[in-house]
Amino acid sequence: MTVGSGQVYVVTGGCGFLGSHLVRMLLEHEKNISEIRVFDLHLDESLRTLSNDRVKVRLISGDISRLEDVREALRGSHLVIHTASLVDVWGRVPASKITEVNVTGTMNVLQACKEEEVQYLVYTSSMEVVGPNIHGDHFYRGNEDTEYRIYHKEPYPLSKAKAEKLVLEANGAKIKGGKLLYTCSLRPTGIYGEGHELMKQFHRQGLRTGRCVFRAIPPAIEHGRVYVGNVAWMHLLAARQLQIHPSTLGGQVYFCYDSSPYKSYEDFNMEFLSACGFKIIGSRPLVPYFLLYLLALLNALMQWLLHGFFTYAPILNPYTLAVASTTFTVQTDKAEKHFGYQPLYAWEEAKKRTITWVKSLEVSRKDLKDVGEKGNYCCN
Ligand SMILES: NC(=O)C1=CN([C@@H]2O[C@H](COP(=O)(O)OP(=O)(O)OC[C@H]3O[C@@H](n4cnc5c(N)ncnc54)[C@H](O)[C@@H]3O)[C@@H](O)[C@H]2O)C=CC1
Ligand SMILES: C[C@@H](CO)CCC[C@@H](C)[C@H]1CC[C@H]2[C@@H]3[C@H](O)CC4=CC(=O)CC[C@]4(C)[C@H]3CC[C@]12C
Repeated sequence: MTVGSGQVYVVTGGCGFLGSHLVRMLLEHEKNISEIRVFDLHLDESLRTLSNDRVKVRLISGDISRLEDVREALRGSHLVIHTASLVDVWGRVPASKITEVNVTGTMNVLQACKEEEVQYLVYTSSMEVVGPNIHGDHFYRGNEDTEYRIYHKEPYPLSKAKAEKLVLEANGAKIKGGKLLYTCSLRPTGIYGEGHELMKQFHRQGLRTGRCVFRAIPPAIEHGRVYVGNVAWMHLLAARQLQIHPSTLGGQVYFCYDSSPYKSYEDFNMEFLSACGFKIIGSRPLVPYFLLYLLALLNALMQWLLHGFFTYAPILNPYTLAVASTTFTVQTDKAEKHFGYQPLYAWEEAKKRTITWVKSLEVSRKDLKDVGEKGNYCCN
């Protein structure tokens, strides 16, 4: 295999949901690279096979919270896309662990950039660094400059906000050798697409309830969603343009957006699940909000009581209920103005791809059924 003399990109968290899409996106659309280093705690060996005669995909097993691991991975590279994170709003991992990975991990990436002379860093942040806040203030078609009462209490959004602040403050810092570091931050709303773990859970849950989804959130509450392929595309463009126009992109934040429709979280999921015969029951929530809130509180209490025995972490808790029940949608063209971003995938294409993937979940479950699992599967 002959590998050219292009740039070396490091993708932290490159085996995750977004990270693996990003690696494929870079391979297909970024002509200027000769090596992609996929740095992750848990390696997905299938990515190795993506190497071709132009680009080598190198899998590096490491822990972002260990500076030495990060330094080694960054040595001799040109640019880092830092997506590695613990994504947990359910209390599956202790808050201290979330901080260690998301905040200390990001400090390590910045420190390693400085010591290993890596000039460019694109950070994957989240809409959660802004909101929704626990006061239930709606963020309706907001942009990067919209004023909003930002209030963080939960470990995940708190950690993403701290990490983003560090990343932005590091823009313009001197690195070893005297050059400057340039950083920018991308804030996806709720990402969806092939490989979305939460969608798998909703699909499994729907099978258990006879393909019925019981409406819990008022349909008027809009939740911003963005297709994983477009988030990956935006990272690629930001990485490319950060090197060409560092003074424009450096120190900036950009919401990730595309043409996915504004809908409630549940109605949006139904765009895919209905292709597998799922039905949403009720045009309004079947359970009054206060009952749902009590249930969420009960789940939180159970989690606390069972702590030490096992991890009880259901999807519904007071925080996820608050996020799902508060409108958060973005409308902006900052990324287009600053680095020419336009979605690579139109909504129809994103939907088609996601439906194909959701249907493939049915096939794999049907295989399970054929070898003895109980269930009732059909798909149109
Ligand atoms: N999933 C979503 O809806 C959204 C995600 N984001 C952000 O996008 C990024 C990617 O998220 P997803 O792909 O959904 O998550 P994911 O969990 O699929 O991917 C994260 C990756 O980071 C790796 N990782 C975790 N701890 C690590 C450690 N100590 N050292 C090295 N690698 C480690 C994991 O193994 C995983 O492969 C994250 O930064 C997340 O905060 C932002 C907005 C929405
Ligand atoms: C009340 C339930 C009835 O069906 C529905 C609960 C859905 C929630 C689990 C999700 C609603 C909104 C999601 C979050 C949102 O998309 C923003 C996020 C950004 C991130 O960076 C990480 C993931 C998440 C926090 C996402 C998590 C799941 C929801 C809370």
